[in-house]
Amino acid sequence: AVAAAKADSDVTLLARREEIAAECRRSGRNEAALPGIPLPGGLAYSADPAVLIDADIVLFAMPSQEHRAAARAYGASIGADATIVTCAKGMEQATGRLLTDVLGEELPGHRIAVLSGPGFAADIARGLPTAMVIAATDMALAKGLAAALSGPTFRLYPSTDRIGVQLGGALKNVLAIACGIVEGAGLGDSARAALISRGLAEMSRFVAARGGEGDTVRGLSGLGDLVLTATSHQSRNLRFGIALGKDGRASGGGELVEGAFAASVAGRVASDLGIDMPITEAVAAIIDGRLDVSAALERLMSRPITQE
Ligand SMILES: NC(=O)C1=CN([C@@H]2O[C@H](COP(=O)(O)OP(=O)(O)OC[C@H]3O[C@@H](n4cnc5c(N)ncnc54)[C@H](OP(=O)(O)O)[C@@H]3O)[C@@H](O)[C@H]2O)C=CC1
Ligand SMILES: O=C(CO)COP(=O)(O)O
Repeated sequence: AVAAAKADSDVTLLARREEIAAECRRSGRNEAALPGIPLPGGLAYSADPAVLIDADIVLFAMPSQEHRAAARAYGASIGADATIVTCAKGMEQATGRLLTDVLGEELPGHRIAVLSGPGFAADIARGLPTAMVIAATDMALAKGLAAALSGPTFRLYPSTDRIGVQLGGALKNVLAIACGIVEGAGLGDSARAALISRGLAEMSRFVAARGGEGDTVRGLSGLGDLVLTATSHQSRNLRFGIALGKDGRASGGGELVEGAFAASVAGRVASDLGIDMPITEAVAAIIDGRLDVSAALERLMSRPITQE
């Protein structure tokens, strides 16, 4: 919302609780979500879904597992011509479905796009330079959304690979947990580099098997976001992995850890599709308590040597 407001769009931030909308309106800040960051003057705030009726673009910026419920709750208020954009990074855990498919099922007739790539909310809201991707099946739509939402410090690259872009966002979280485990367990920077590059190979196989373009993972929404999340302590997924690597217990401290959901879904779907995803499977097994870190490491290191 901050980026779009700076792009000169007419933007309303819809909270689900009136006290949040009221705090933003009164103080120009949302201390719980973005402490110390002033929000742009042009932003409007509401907790009334009726405001959705006038929106040309509706951005879904909530956890992946909430998308279906939110689409059901807000669907009737959204205007018939609105384009829906998911900003979340994950898959639906119960079904393994992509979020664009979940939204397509719940909001039939709407055009559905995805915004993903390397960008922490706080960096974007502070106006630090950020580049991300906006993907729609129709390039003209992706370009239109990029033009509407890009601003002086927020740059969107249009793409037509909705599958590759959203799977990059979902799977990089799993790999960030893996890099956190490596950091927490003191396994070294070389191991992190190996995980990033072998993880990218896993991502590419999964994207291609789900009908996306394997090359998309080399861009902002794959490698770009993976490098960011696997190396920055701002990342909740990385911090979750570090705690797991240190004391072997899964605890997100109440924070959203999308990769914990994605690991189990991706592991399950990969096995259904017959794809080899050893790192993702190891992360899922460590989170579930089926494997400890040293056993996972031994399993990964003793795999048959194959060509890169
Ligand atoms: N934070 C970041 O830096 C980035 C996050 N993302 C992605 O964005 C998604 C959301 O993450 P983030 O905002 O950080 O998560 P948070 O947990 O910080 O915030 C979740 C927000 O979603 C709202 N919400 C939860 N459930 C519903 C629902 N059913 N209907 C309406 N609103 C709901 C919450 O409202 P309430 O306050 O009322 O509980 C809250 O405002 C994730 O998929 C994440 O991977 C992507 C890029 C960067
Ligand atoms: O996706 C993100 C940055 O691009 C945010 O990562 P975390 O959810 O790990 O904090």
